[in-house]
Amino acid sequence: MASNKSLLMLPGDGIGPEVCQEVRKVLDWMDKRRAVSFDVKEGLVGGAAYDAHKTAITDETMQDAMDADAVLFGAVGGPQYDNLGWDVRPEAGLLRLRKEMDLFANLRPAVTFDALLDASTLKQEVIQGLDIMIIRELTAGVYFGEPRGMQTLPDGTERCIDTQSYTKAEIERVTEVAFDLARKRGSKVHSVEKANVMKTGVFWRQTVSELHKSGKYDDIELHHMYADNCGMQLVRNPKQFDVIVTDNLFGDMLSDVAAMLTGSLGMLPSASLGAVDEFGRRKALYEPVHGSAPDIAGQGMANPLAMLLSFAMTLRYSFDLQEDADLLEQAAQAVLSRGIRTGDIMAAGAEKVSTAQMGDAVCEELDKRAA
Ligand SMILES: NC(=O)c1ccc[n+]([C@@H]2O[C@H](COP(=O)([O-])OP(=O)(O)OC[C@H]3O[C@@H](n4cnc5c(N)ncnc54)[C@H](O)[C@@H]3O)[C@@H](O)[C@H]2O)c1
Ligand SMILES: CC(C)[C@H](C(=O)O)[C@@H](O)C(=O)O
Ligand SMILES: [Mg+2]
Repeated sequence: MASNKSLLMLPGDGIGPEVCQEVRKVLDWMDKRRAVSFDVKEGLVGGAAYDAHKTAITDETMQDAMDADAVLFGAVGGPQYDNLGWDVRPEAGLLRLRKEMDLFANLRPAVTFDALLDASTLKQEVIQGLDIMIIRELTAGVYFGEPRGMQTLPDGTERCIDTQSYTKAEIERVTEVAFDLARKRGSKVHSVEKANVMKTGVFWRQTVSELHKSGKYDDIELHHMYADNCGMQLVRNPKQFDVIVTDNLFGDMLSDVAAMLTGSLGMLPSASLGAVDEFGRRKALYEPVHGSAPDIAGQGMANPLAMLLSFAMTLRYSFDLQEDADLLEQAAQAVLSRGIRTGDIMAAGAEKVSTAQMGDAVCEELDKRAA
């Protein structure tokens, strides 16, 4: 059936293709049971693209990503690619997608499901009912700042530079996303930087404060916090947070910390969003927070829930299919409540399943809900 909803699926490397396979099952289910169909195109990215084309993403695939309503991304990378040239290593494909699609707002929700309270390394009372949203700036900062790279000083000393760089507009636009999103949640934002040691931190804090005082966000409670303290507070008392907005590098690290509040990195989805255009559309890429997990790849051990929950975010943010997104999230929760677990979230008395069995169990729960 023809559809005006286009998806580009980029499974990538390692466990990327394994977890994307489980999304295909949900796509089939939606087509059959909900009469919602997508035009799905597939492409290569990361090491898979390098093996075929000697580049981490081809210009054609890049164009497909620009044209799609949403991109579903698995994961990239692996030890066999670690010594490749900088511009062709797998991670370069992901960074190119983020930069050229201008996906500046990366939403990384960390929600602790009751069924997984025993999977976290933290005490139950610390994490029960946790629902926080980390918004990571994704297209600037030290990931993209110039100059960067090796230099040789006049006395022959070698040094290497990365540059942290932010314009005011780059800080403002991601902060606006954070304030707007907070308004639909708990109306509280923690802005995180290191204004005590970094000039960009001072600028970040000042810009966020100015925007907050502009009169548009009087209903939002704003707090400033240093990034090192934030890492500690996330483990000490994560429920003090509602929305955290932070730069590219701090957001990368803090979201991996937040993953363990939910039980596993295999549980954390994400949405990377661009600006809303004149037609109300925005470019978007959805991916689990985890990587290609070379240590478990090819063994059917990966937890596909981060990928499936990323697909739920796709339904919610790119296609306004709120009911379907709810169904998928509820199905994932129900499977966990039945004690079905992949190895990363295994607990005593639970049933250990493979990646494919977890995907099947989610589809079974979807069936029950749609009946
Ligand atoms: N978005 C991405 O594509 C992305 C993100 C992070 C890392 N990477 C790349 O992935 C490769 C491996 O990096 P890493 O080991 O630091 O991080 P990783 O996220 O791949 O793995 C970290 C640990 O978490 C486990 N894990 C991750 N996802 C899981 C899942 N779904 N189910 C069960 N266990 C899971 C892994 O087995 C591993 O022990 C590197 O090449 C890195 O650059 C890619
Ligand atoms: C693979 C890598 C480029 C990426 C990042 O550092 O942004 C990853 O760690 C992530 O969290 O998405
Ligand atoms: Mg990361």
